[in-house]
Amino acid sequence: MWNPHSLDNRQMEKRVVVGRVRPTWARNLPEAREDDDKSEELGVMPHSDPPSPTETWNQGKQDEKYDVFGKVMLLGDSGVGKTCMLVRFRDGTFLAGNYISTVGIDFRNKVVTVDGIKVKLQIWDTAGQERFRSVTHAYYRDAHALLLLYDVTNKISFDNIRAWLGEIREYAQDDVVIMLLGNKSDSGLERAVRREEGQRLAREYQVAFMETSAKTGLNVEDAFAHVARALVAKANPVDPSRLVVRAQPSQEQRSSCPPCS
Ligand SMILES: Nc1nc2c(ncn2[C@@H]2O[C@H](COP(=O)(O)OP(=O)(O)OP(=O)(O)O)[C@@H](O)[C@H]2O)c(=O)[nH]1
Repeated sequence: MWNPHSLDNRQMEKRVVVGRVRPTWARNLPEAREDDDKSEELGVMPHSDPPSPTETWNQGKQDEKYDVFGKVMLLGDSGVGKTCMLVRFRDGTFLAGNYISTVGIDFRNKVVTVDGIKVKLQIWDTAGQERFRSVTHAYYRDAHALLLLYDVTNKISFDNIRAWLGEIREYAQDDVVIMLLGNKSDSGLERAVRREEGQRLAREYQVAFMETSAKTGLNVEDAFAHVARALVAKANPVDPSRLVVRAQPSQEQRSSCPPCS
């Protein structure tokens, strides 16, 4: 359980940032958006009533106009660009500078249409810092999809992906959709992880892979569209070949790789 009294002063400062009406990642954005669903606009730890997949999965509510619902979590080391990825996807903007580490967990909704099907993505932005790991673990269980990010300019964040996949295997559902994203692909000379290394790791774990840039927007829409498609396929498993496989590396299946960009 989240206990604000256990936070040190530095955490408390950041807690205040998150605990205001707006989440950290919305700090540079206009105050209100007409298309926001107020009841689901902000989830700050503790979120006493996270939506249950059994209540919402595959049930399009008429007033919200969607066919499939999916809870998507952004995971990865601190600073890889999870918040910026969400802001880029949700609002089409980039939060340059003023890096403030996320505290706890926030979510934001966006409905995307793939192949004529409306998919409501409830996207959870988690804190990458180690000290918040136990908080985010509690949210893995209900996630339908996980976007696992590393920073192509930060080799350590890439090396830590195996540990993240281990946590996913331990805490998430077996059939969770997983996608690996090498973010900050705009960084050019600062690059420390080659695209081929990302592809190889994704192939080993049989997960989809893309390089993205929250700064330029490269592949951001595509990554979420891929996840939405996988969720639709999961909700209507007529064609087993479209199902996304688990995070374990599989000897027999190493020859094939889901979409890599
Ligand atoms: N060049 C470049 N910088 C980026 C990109 N995405 C994020 N950044 C920068 O990286 C820093 C960290 O971004 P965040 O989105 O806050 O990282 P985070 O993963 O949410 O970090 P935590 O909240 O600590 O887990 C910020 O200074 C961003 O401006 C990108 O695609 N390209």
